[in-house]
Amino acid sequence: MEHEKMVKRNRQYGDSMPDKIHRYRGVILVISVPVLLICFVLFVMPKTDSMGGGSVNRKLSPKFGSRNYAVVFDAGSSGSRVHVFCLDQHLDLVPIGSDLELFLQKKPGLSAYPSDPAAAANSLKSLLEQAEDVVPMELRSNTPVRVGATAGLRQLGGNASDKILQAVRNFLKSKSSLKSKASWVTVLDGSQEGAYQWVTINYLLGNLGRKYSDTVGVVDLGGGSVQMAYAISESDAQKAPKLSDGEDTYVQAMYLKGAKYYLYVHSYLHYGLLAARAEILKVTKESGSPCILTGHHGSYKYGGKVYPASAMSQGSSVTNCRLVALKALKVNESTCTHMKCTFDGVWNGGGGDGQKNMFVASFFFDRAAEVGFIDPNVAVARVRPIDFESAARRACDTRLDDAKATFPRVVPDNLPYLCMDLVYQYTLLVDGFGLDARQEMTLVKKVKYKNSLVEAAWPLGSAIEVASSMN
Ligand SMILES: O=c1[nH]cnc2c1ncn2[C@@H]1O[C@H](COP(=O)(O)OP(=O)(O)O)[C@@H](O)[C@H]1O
Ligand SMILES: [Ca+2]
Repeated sequence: MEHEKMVKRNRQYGDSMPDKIHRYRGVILVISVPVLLICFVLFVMPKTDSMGGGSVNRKLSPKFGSRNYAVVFDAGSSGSRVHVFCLDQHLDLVPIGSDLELFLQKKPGLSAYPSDPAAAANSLKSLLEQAEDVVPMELRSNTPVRVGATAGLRQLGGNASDKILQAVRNFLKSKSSLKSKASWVTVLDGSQEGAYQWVTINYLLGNLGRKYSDTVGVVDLGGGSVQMAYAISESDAQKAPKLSDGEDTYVQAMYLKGAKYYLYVHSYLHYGLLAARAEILKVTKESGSPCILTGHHGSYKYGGKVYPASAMSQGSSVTNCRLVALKALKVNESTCTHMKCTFDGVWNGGGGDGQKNMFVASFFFDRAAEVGFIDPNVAVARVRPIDFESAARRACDTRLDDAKATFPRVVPDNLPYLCMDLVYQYTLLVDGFGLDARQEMTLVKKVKYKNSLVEAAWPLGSAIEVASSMN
């Protein structure tokens, strides 16, 4: 017995290594699994990070709620503006402070410095500084700053325009903490400008992703040019006239929020409100204009040229001013080689459901608010083209001396042209774009989005298009 015990004890304490491993294989397994797992975590994860940490984080970041800021300068013909937006990965606007965008403006625009490119660029300084201030410091070097110049630089053209753009590029490179690229400072072509305006408004209304007949059309009356854009069916898009070299194409295909749209867009250079004054004054030359308020004798400066701008002895008249505006628009004079034209020989896009609701912006809103047929404090107002005609009648029947008291919101420099501006606006809508004089439309300054008001202007559409093409 004693011997047997001894043998057992010996076996217990005196086994060989393979025997021990065999006997404790369960314990070894239980301990080694977590140890191996810890080693894997410590060893493999840091390796992935150090090999491509930056790009991995960037690729993953949208899933964790990434936010991208975008700074867009609208270098308009009558002023420069800056918009700062912050978009999340779903292309939703994220608040910046208490608003959904930072929007600032100043006058004059870049084209007011045709022979001093450096001064033109420097005129953006205060806007740039305030835009940078709202972008978090750590995101600035990755936040793109874009500059889109519109009709002012388009009209200036060639060398002068190129020099201003180059000065703006140098200015951003040396003065900005944001990410800039030469190709991001451009003169927008009119079709882009019109398409972006359409994207802005339909985005803010929540229409993107829906069928084209649920979208609204837009008209944007700037100082130098006017754009119209609306969505058309694929079959109408195929009927678009083929253009000769150098002309902007009428139809653009755009993919937005999972939907494909065919946008009819046209921009009319020289037919913005301030440019059109020059076109209207050119019709009557020295003989006096039926569009100038009775009692005014002066001249009108636009685009570096001076035009005689005096009332006729019999004073201003809606009827006679309309005839001159029709001539300036070349409604019936130019040959229409397409199925149906708006004015100046331009195809009208064929109309259709994308044009049933029109959102009409910029100077249409401003003049309506100034003469008082819409409340200047609202963001949108429903009106009809004939409202512009009625306002024109009142303005054309007012002598310059009485105009200040009758239209207290109109700035003095614009008073002599009030009859002309309102007649032009009515004529453009009805005879130019072919809208029914009694058709309701929406004048728009801002659109409500998530309980905030956002500017109804092309820069947001351009930021959305850039962001959606990166997704
Ligand atoms: O961001 C904006 N929100 C609302 N209106 C704007 C905005 N930017 C420009 N506008 C309007 O556009 C008109 C000026 O046109 P602009 O100077 O842009 O000429 P352009 O488009 O022909 O270059 C003004 O009536 C101004 O109130
Ligand atoms: Ca504009």
